[in-house]
Amino acid sequence: MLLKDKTVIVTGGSRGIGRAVAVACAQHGANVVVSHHSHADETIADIKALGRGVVAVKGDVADPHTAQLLVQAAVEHFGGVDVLVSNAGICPFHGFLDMPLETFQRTMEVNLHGAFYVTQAVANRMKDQGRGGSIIAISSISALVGGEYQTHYTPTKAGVHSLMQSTAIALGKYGIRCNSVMPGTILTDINKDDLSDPEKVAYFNKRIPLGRMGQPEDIGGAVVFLASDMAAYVTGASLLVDGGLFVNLQ
Ligand SMILES: NC(=O)C1=CN([C@@H]2O[C@H](COP(=O)(O)OP(=O)(O)OC[C@H]3O[C@@H](n4cnc5c(N)ncnc54)[C@H](O)[C@@H]3O)[C@@H](O)[C@H]2O)C=CC1
Ligand SMILES: C[C@H](O)[C@@H]1OC(=O)[C@H](O)[C@@H]1O
Repeated sequence: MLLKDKTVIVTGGSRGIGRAVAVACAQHGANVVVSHHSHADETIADIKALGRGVVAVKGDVADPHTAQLLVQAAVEHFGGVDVLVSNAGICPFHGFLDMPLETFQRTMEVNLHGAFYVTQAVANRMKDQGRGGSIIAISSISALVGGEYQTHYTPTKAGVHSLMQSTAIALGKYGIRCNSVMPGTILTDINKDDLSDPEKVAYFNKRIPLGRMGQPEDIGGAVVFLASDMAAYVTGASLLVDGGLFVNLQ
């Protein structure tokens, strides 16, 4: 049990990577607070089945108040917070030259501004608690490379990675570690439409040395490691979890 009796906040925990990360933390003994945009019934059931505590908070991470609600729920139900996984994010694929302003702005507000708000709120609580903590941003391989239809998205993934680098410096004095996880292409709702193209699926499967695209569960272990005391001297770092996709030029 790497996270016994720790309290973990996971934003965007209703499905996909966030749900898998929340369950992985619970499997390692944590109680979990998940934010969701509509419902988190499956995640709640998964974690209750493990005998751990779970609370779901509805809210838009682009609204700074949501971060306060998440901290408040962690304090009220579990006495505080030990780990934050800033996971919530969107990727509405769109061309660059005709990108609607609202598409650009919303992607920035959810993915980058939302990560900032929740990181700041949780870090302040961790500082007041005086027992350190671990903050993990779900960045992406897309922090390191581009995408023709992701000109609004990839800067947000690079941004959350950079946010972890700077907060690692700002928060080290309080024993708070900040790191990013960089998933490759993981099969979730975020890319369900995009990956309905057989040619794109064939491209990824050929380019990925491990021969398959990722599953949400493939991300849980990396997050649990960075959340746990096994990573006690790891801060300002990033961990690619991509099946070898990034390094495979030829
Ligand atoms: N699926 C992939 O291939 C990759 C995903 N990522 C990142 O992983 C994170 C999770 O994405 P997936 O699980 O793949 O997508 P998903 O679409 O399955 O899940 C996204 C989650 O975020 C929540 N969410 C969306 N907008 C929100 C908002 N405004 N406020 C609160 N919650 C909100 C959704 O309700 C959902 O729970 C994102 O940050 C994404 O950028 C990074 C690399 C690869
Ligand atoms: C949405 C994309 O398919 C997914 O998200 C990312 O961050 C990478 O670009 C993945 O391909």
